[in-house]
Parts: sequence; C-alpha cells; structure tokens
Amino acid sequence: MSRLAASIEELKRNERQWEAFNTPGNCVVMAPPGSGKTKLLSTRIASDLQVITPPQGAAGITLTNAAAAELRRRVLELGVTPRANLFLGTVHSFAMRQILFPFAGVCGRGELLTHRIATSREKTAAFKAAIAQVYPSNSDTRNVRSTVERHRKMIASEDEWNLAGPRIVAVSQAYERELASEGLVDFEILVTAAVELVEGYEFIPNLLTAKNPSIYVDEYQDLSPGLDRIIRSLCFDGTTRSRLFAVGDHNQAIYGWTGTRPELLDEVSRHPTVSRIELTKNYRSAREIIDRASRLLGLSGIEGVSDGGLVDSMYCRAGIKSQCREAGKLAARLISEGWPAHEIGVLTPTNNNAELVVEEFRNLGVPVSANASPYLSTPATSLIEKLAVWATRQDRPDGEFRLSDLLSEWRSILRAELGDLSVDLALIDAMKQSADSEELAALFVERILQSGLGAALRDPLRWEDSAAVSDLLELVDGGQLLDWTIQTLADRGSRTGRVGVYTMSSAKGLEFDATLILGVDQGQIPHFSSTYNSKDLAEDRRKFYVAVTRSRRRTSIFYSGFVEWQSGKIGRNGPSQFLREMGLIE
Ligand SMILES: Nc1ncnc2c1ncn2[C@@H]1O[C@H](COP(=O)(O)OP(=O)(O)OP(=O)(O)O)[C@@H](O)[C@H]1O
Repeated sequence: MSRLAASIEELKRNERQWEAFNTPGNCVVMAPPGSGKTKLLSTRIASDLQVITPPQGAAGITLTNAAAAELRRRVLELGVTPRANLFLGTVHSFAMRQILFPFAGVCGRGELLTHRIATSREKTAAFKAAIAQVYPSNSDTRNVRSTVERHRKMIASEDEWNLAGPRIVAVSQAYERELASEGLVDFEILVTAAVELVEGYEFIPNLLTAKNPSIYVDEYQDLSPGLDRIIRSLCFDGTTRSRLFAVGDHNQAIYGWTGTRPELLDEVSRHPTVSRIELTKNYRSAREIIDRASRLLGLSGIEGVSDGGLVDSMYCRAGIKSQCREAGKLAARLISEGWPAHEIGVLTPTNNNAELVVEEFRNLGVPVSANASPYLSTPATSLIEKLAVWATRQDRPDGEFRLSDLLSEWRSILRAELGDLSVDLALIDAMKQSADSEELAALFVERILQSGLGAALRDPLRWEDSAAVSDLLELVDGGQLLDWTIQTLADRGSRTGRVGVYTMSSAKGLEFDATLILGVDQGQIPHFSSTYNSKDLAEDRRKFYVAVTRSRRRTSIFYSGFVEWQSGKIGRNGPSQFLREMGLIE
C-alpha cells in the first residue's frame, strides 16, 4: 500500500477526519493540538494533486518557514513529486511570488521589486530617525515602535490609526519615507501592496484562482488580517473562486502581538459557503497531559488514544540557572533510560533562557542543539547551518547530512542549470576552506555568500532568505553573535542524537516524547505586562497551552518563584499562576 493510501486508511477510521477529507467545497477544520490537522491537510493536498493537472496547481500556505518546511516534508513523504505550480510556502512568499512579482509592474508598483528588504538593523535605524522627527527628545517613546508595528502588520483601517493618535501615524509615515530614501522595503509594505493589488484589480484574483483551483491553509488562526483578506478575495469574493481547505485552532493563536486576531478563524469558518468541521481526538498526548492542559483553558471533551502520561513540576530554589541544571539532569536520566535525545524538547520563554540551557547542558555533557534563533529560519539560513555541520564533520562519512542532499538544496537555491557543475565545485571548495571548526562564523558565512549564495539572494524571489541571511551576517559580523564559530552554527544545524532547545513560540507544531518547560514563574509566564490586560493574559495562557501540548508522554515544568531580569532586577511574584490553574501546586 502506498504511503498516501495508508494515510487515507487512517483518516477513514476517524469519522470527522474522513468527513473533512471528503468535503467537496470550502472546508474549515477546527481542532485541538495533536488531532491530525496537518496530517489531514497534507493527505488532502497529496490526494487532490492526483486529479489537478498542469498547468493548474495548488497552493499550500502557512505562516512560518518552519511550518512550511514541515508541510512540504509531509506532502512529499506521501509520494508527491515537486512540480511547477505546486506552491508550499509561507504567506509572505505567496504574496511575493504569486502576486507582487507577476503583477506589481503592470499595476504601476514596479518600484517595489527594485527595493531590497531592510535588515533588522536598518529597520531599527529607520524607526529611530522617524521617532526623532515626531517626538521631542525627552519624551517617553518606549511603546511607539511596537504600536506602529502592530498597526502596520494588521493593515489598520483609518479609524484604527486615528484611535492610535496623530503622532503614531506620523512615525509610521516617516519610517516608510526613511526606508524608501535608502531603497528599502519591509514585509509589511509588501503584504499591504499585495492586498491592494488583489482587492483593487479584478483580473488578479481571476488569474490566481485559475492557477490555483484549491488553496490550503495551515494554522489559519495565525494569519494576519491582511493575509486573511487575500484568502477571502481568492476564495469568497471574486467572480471566479478557489476552493478553500483550511485547518486551525483558535486556542493555539499566539501571534496577537503582531496584530493577528484569533477570531478570524471563527469568522471564516462561519462563512455561508464553508463547511465547518470540529475534531476532538488528540492522537499525540497521553491522557494526563490532555487533562492538565485542558484545565488551563477550561476545555472539556477532548478524547485521547493513550492512557497514562505524566505532568509534573519541579521547584528550583536558586533561579533559572538551577532550573537549567535540574532540567539537564532529568534529560540525562531520561536518555540513560532509553528515551531518544532528539525526542526530548526543552522549551523556554526567551532566547536568553535558551542560551543558558545550552550552556548548562553542555557543562553536564548532555548533547544539545539550539533552535531558538535571533535570526529568521529560512531555507538559506538553515542550509548555512547544515553546511556548517558538514564542514565540521567532513572527515566522517557517516555524518548527519549527505553531501549530495546538501548540493541539491544548494542548486535549488542558486537555481543552477542542470549540468552546471561549477556551482557544486564552488561550494565544495568553500567547504574545504572551512575545515577549522573554531573559525569565526562570520568568515564562514562570507565564504558561502561569495561562493554563489550572495548572487542568488539578489533574486527578488529570494527576499525572505535575503533578509534573514543579512540579519545573520550582521549578528555574527560585529553584532551580538560576534563570538560564534563554525561549530556554533553547526550545533544549530544538527538535531540527531541531541536534545532540542526551543523558545515556546518556535516549538509550535512540533512534537516530542518529553517536553521540559523552564522559566514558569509569574512575571515571565505570564509576562508581567500581560497581567494588566485580559487579552494579553489570554494569549500568554494559550502560548503555555501550546508548550504543554507538545509532548506525547511527559511534560515537566520548572519554576523558582522569582524572575531574574536582564537588567539585574529580581521580580518575586511566586510561581506562575498557570501551575495553580493546572492543579500542579497549591
Ligand atoms: N487518524 C489518525 N490515525 C493515526 N494517527 C493519527 C491520525 N491523525 C493524526 N495522527 C497522528 O497524530 C499526531 C499529530 O498529528 P498532527 O501533527 O497532524 O496534529 P495537529 O493537529 O496538526 O497538531 P498541532 O496543532 O499540535 O500542531 C501525528 O503523529 C499524526 O500522525
């Protein structure tokens, strides 16, 4: 039996999954963690592609590069061969590849394609200049940037901008002027332009729906309002329409700070043309994990398929470092008992905490791989990390990545012509020069850029990659990561045989046998700034719910009763209220 047939057989055994799989028109599936949303989506894409013939194709869209990579992996695993017109990627890349790149020029917005995406440092400089133009020098401007960014991300209406105030509007305009004067754009400018094109020119949705008779969306609850508008234009509003198959869970909406509204999923599921299907069976987590997590959100009725499981909490009196140590000891014990190291995930509230975990685990001799990253994970940055793994292990033929696989990723990013061996040779030459694992990461990244990646990133279609690699280079070349070596990069690329360390947000969509969650102290989780606002508190609770539901068999939670802030201040507010809500402490 083929993998696709086997997956379909599994769906058949779950009445609701089967109903969703066979829904002919628009369908929105709402379901809890581990209930097979991504499985359903990938099986449906693979199955539909058997009858969608070129030149028509399909678009599978999700929010982050990590989620897009996972969707692509699952679809290809079901026997689908990559083909032109099969788009599996992020919403941002959909907006760029399918809307701006083909249509911006003919709609008088061609300048967008000649601009470059600003790096983090360039955006910070533009904001600084914009704020200085609008606010007197002694003003408290701490929240100005985040307010402007939230409004820009949500493509705020005129009323919403007016509510924020004239100075916020002025900063936003000055910021865009600053970027434009340097020939730069950011993601929000591009997404807003894509929305304007789709909504303003009828021929664009007509052509897009002809090209993509079906549109599949994973994690709909995380789409920003602008991207929700693009999907609606294509699936509900036009004279021609794509069929929508979307999955999501409003209880896992964790990007509200970016202007996302979890209600959008509910709204789209109630559209008159949509069949709304709710799943209730969690295939991932054992009973105890489902029950404790459900208490957190006051949920009931989630079925499970396996009994048992463990959720426990550990008090570590000496603060976050002692939490890291205790978690390291527990991980070492689990590994010695036979739990695969890569099936243990350590989740932290912040990047800084994740770095502490890596340090402490290394001291204890626990193999560890850091995944929380201060730069965006995209195909190009993750290839650089994998190349670092290969460069540091080239003398060992049993290394984690085969050179042939890396070369094929390299060729795909460089869009190399078949038979052009010079691109392979340039990379192999760069690898040969990178044999010293203690060499600075900046030199390694520069070398990879000069070997062809730099030229490839000038292609406007590689805009996300280009921005992410520029961020990475800024950080290792004089920024916060100046001391990184090739080995540090390699430690991020290598997962096999290592405990993975993630921030709570970056672990979304992943699953582990055991999850160790650190820093669960009031002020940090929930964050003190969220405790004044019921909406923010609800989002922090959902973020913690996502963390707790990553595990199959064991969730262990670490706390100290106080938080040590980077400023040196200590906030003594006891353990997280969520531990009490889950019934783990009195
Ligand atoms: N009908 C089924 N039969 C057997 N296993 C299933 C079935 N549906 C899902 N699973 C398994 O359950 C696990 C969780 O599935 P999946 O990752 O698709 O869930 P999800 O709803 O996308 O989770 P999350 O929202 O937490 O990311 C996977 O290991 C998947 O193979």
